[in-house]
Amino acid sequence: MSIRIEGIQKRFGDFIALDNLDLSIRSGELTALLGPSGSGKTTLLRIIAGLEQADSGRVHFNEQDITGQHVSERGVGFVFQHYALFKHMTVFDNVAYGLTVKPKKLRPTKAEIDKKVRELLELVQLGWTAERYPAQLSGGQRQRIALARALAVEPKVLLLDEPFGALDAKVRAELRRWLRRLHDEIHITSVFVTHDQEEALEVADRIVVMNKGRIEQEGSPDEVYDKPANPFVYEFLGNVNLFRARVQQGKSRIGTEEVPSPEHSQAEEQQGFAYVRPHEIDVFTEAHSDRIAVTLDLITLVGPSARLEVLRTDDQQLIHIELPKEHFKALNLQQGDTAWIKPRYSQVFLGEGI
Ligand SMILES: Nc1ncnc2c1ncn2[C@@H]1O[C@H](COP(=O)(O)OP(=O)(O)OP(=O)(O)O)[C@@H](O)[C@H]1O
Repeated sequence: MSIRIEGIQKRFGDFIALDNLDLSIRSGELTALLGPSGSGKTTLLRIIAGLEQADSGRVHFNEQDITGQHVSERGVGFVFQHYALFKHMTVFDNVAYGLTVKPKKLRPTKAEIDKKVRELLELVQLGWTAERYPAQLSGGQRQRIALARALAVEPKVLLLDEPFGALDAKVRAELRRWLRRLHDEIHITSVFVTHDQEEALEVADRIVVMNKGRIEQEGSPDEVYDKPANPFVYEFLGNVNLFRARVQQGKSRIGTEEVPSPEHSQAEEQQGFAYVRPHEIDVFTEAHSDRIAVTLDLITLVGPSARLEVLRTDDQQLIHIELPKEHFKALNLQQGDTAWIKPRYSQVFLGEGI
């Protein structure tokens, strides 16, 4: 089931929660709506679901206009952050619920319901919990049961609002890998709200980066991470260093180094900022005309990486660097030493940065 959002506008009083938004979601994809708190992710999800009405604009499922359709007619399944299961019902009855309340004509037989629920519990790898009550499950297990319950009625679209938001970091990481594998098995069109960039990068086929009710960029995880459309996306998706740059006819000067910036071939002596990720900086023990001198302020070894905080000797700007621990050890540098750095890759945006 493909989804197409066209010119969606939503206000709450004077506040514009969604600002003339267009978005296409392909059938069978897992799409993450990613953005800071208040960017409009949940509002958009609720409008797709039919739980909220837009002030203007249309929603299409498979190119059919369903804007006026009630939530119950849209065939969507939900999983929310706190989607409380029915406490007094067993896991089995919770998953079966949506099927047992169907109108008599559409309701499967008891044997069919039994088979379906057992299959779903196997799918979420919790067959052994069928006779338990929700209180006897962990938070992560409860969310997997909530997902099985959402899938029981065979929705055409699955909507997940921060489904793992209330869980601790380790369980969260396990569940998102599990969700990815599950999606690879069932290929249901899914839209997933998160403010966690790592979660979006790891789980989604496509990421929609939202800010202030608008879409800043939409693309595959690689596209939004490696080719951010603007400074907002750059900063939101991972750590970044900013270097002042002078941009002139397709070339940017960062310190004494000159890098090609073909996207700014028209620029005439303009101020810009080069955005450089911590792992895109090389460290040297010798000076060179195109290297920037720094002092090593802090060295932290984390698993296979060395994380450095260095201060530029000219203006004391703090720069974060990450490199493989073995490379760093080979340099034989200590805290307080002087070193020289050079960005390996940068993306230059004109203006004052953000
Ligand atoms: N029913 C409502 N009445 C008034 N304002 C609302 C209502 N629902 C949402 N808003 C406002 O609209 C904005 C967008 O909210 P929304 O929940 O869509 O953001 P979000 O990106 O999902 O944020 P979060 O990650 O914090 O949930 C917020 O500023 C919120 O306060």
